[in-house]
Amino acid sequence: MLLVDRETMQKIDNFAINELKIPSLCLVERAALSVMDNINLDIRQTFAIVVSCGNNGADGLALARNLLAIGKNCYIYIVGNKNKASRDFIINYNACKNLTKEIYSIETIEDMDFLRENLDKVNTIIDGIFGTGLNRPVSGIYANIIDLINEKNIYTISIDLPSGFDANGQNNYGSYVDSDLIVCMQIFKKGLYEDRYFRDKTVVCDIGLPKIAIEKFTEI
Ligand SMILES: NC(=O)C1=CN([C@@H]2O[C@H](COP(=O)(O)OP(=O)(O)OC[C@H]3O[C@@H](n4cnc5c(N)ncnc54)[C@H](O)[C@@H]3O)[C@@H](O)[C@H]2O)[C@@H](O)CC1
Ligand SMILES: [K+]
Repeated sequence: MLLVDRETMQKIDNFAINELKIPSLCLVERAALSVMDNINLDIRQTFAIVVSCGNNGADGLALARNLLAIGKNCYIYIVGNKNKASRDFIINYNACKNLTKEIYSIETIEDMDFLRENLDKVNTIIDGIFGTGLNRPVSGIYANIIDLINEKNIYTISIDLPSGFDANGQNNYGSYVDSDLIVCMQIFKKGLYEDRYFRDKTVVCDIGLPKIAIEKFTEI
């Protein structure tokens, strides 16, 4: 089983995008659709998409856009500074704004109360807060949101990694999302595979990263 640590995954991503000129927006879209392929859309009608402003969030917004396109109810909650958002986040954010009014920034304690109340409206939570970009302990509003998601007994899918969980399985960054399903992009992240608790609820999906990019940084 091929495994990667966080740093190697980032090198593969960056090589594919910057050297092979694979459009990152295509990878984000494939990631979003791979999550969608793992949702039973007959029983799941209402979604809370919780994102921060990096590309894990871009995956989440691309998923929201695709769910809204088929008429699903999506409530989008954004934590973090949109002014520092990634390009792929902004592109998907601008599209989602034209498809729903239910987009909320979560910054204050009042916003947290609003989120606590509104999560009860959905039967599925999508965790697009952090992926391989997580590089320090979670704190403040990020930790509060992760704890809130875990308080709710709502079916939760994490994009790529449970937010707050270190891809290498080495650092304890504090709270992490205790998701029901983890849809991991392209290659099993080491930290997920090495712990049965995570491995048994992870599916790994091809998002179109070329073999030559993967082989360049791993011993296949
Ligand atoms: N272009 C790419 O590199 C692709 C990335 N993809 C998705 O994007 C993810 C990686 O995206 P990013 O590198 O933008 O990072 P993330 O979206 O994982 O994290 C967002 C940002 O949060 C900040 N951060 C890290 N730890 C934090 C903490 N404890 N508290 C507050 N902020 C913190 C970092 O500045 C990081 O850039 C992958 O896990 C995957 O889901 C995939 O769509 C494939 C393509
Ligand atoms: K995540």
